[in-house]
Amino acid sequence: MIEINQVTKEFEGKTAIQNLNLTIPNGKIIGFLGPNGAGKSTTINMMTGILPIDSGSITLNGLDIEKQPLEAKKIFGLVPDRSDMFLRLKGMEYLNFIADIYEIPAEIRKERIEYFTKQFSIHDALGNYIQSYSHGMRQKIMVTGVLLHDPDIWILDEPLTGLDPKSSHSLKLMMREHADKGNTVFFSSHGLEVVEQLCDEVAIINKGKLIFYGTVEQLQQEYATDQSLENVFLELTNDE
Ligand SMILES: Nc1ncnc2c1ncn2[C@@H]1O[C@H](COP(=O)(O)OP(=O)(O)OP(=O)(O)O)[C@@H](O)[C@H]1O
Repeated sequence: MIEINQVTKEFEGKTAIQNLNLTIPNGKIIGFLGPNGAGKSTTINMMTGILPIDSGSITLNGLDIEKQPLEAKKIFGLVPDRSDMFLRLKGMEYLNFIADIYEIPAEIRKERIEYFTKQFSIHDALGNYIQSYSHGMRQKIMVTGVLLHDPDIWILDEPLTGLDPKSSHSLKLMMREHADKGNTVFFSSHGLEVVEQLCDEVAIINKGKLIFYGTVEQLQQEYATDQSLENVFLELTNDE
């Protein structure tokens, strides 16, 4: 479970996140939606300790990300929105590096690396430099690295962008399985169809404020419409 309590963030005097309160429960896939610049990445960066919080607090399974950063960082995996890191490492070197950080025993790491990289069809490329990978392959090796230590909480910033249909399908199945085991899966997306198809609940943010949290059905009921999520979203975030 992730609890965001009264969180505010400013950049150079401009409010990016305003009094955000959101509880992300266990056992569900939660989609995080909002137009460009709404504050999704800023929220995710504060949740994961990348950005300091100006006021308020965020806890992950009860651990405060600012007061207990080391303990909190052990229990989540973050797939960032950029996948161009560690380019000078070979795929296998990168995965071993991550496995070393999380002290994953040899047998388990071998099994997990094989499982994920075969699911994502990148097993044969592990001996090559990440620099030589396509965008989708980089995204897949990042996801593999993040899931390697089997974190309870998955936080994914636009995880499906650039994945081919088979890999996207595999990742969606993994997300569902992880949530069904009682864990937390939180992901940001611009893909409304994916959100509609995959998420149990959605949180919508606009200009740094939470404007909706609930199921897609509740959203449609609240706005008295049988319209697609796309139309409701456009209506909700229309600033005119
Ligand atoms: N490091 C920073 N310095 C100054 N302003 C920033 C910084 N990071 C984010 N912002 C501002 O905060 C607001 C929220 O940005 P954020 O990147 O969180 O949006 P987002 O919802 O993730 O957008 P997108 O969908 O385009 O990725 C924007 O107005 C952005 O310009």
